[in-house]
Amino acid sequence: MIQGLIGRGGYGQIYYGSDATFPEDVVIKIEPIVRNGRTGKRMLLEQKILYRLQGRPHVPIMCASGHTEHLNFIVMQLLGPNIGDLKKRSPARRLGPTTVARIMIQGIAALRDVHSLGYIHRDVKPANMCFGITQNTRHVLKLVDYGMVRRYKNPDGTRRKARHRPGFRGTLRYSSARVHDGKEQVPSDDFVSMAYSGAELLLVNLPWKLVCVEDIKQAKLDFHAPNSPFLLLTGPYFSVFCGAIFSLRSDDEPDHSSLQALLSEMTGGKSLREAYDWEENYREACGSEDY
Ligand SMILES: Nc1ncnc2c1ncn2[C@@H]1O[C@H](COP(=O)(O)OP(=O)(O)OP(=O)(O)O)[C@@H](O)[C@H]1O
Repeated sequence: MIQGLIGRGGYGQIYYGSDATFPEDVVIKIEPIVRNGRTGKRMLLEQKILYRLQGRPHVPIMCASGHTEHLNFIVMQLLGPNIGDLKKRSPARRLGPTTVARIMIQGIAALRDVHSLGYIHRDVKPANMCFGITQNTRHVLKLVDYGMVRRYKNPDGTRRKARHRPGFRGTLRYSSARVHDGKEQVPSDDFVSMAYSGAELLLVNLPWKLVCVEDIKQAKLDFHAPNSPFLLLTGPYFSVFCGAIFSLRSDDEPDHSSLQALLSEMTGGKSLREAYDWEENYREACGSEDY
């Protein structure tokens, strides 16, 4: 039963409601089969990938998927507001370092869920990360929106051959410099988008927020420099974490655990299951300057 609209994405709509066969509230994501005279393939891809990823802790549970005469649809568990919205609700317009560290640690685990199956996400950003809403899931980060995923490995585990001119996929603000250069995306590009997402949560805005499109790539490269003032503002632990990500090469298979370990001090000893900033009136985001 559909109860209301959550939002309209670029490709379709998301409603919330209930499903007689699933114990939690659900969302129904729909996409017209034919849009502007073209057959939409995004949701078919998302259905397929979500099906394959079921059972992974950082992937939303999908209860049903299919199509009607005019629509493709996915029914999945209802999650909380996305991290971008939780940041906007903060009076300081940012999140505190122990919260960001724990979001990143879980975000890297979510990337491991996707990468270990041979896929890359290609649209990692705060708006595509949500916590659950039940007692068991409210401190578990879920990565959403699998409509831009691509297989980067062959079934035998070798890398797929890079295409000469792949079309742009993703969200420019969070795309790596390689993606600006029109290169085929690889796992390290998902990590760069994750690092930019974390920096935005800490800094209020990314340094290239108001920069014209032609200059964004250079602003990103400036941010990568070890002595970049913006990078240093993210604090000693996060800047080391970013440094490790920015030095990844395109043929690297990044080690998710060692990247997570770089953030363990930044959690301030808080476990992943302890309260996050929005559960404590954004006390940390508003109070602390140094991390
Ligand atoms: N399972 C869910 N529960 C609650 N909210 C969700 C869920 N899935 C997605 N959302 C919300 O809906 C928004 C859009 O979702 P999603 O990115 O999957 O749709 P989309 O049509 O691909 O959007 P876009 O084109 O903007 O990327 C997310 O930012 C998130 O806030």
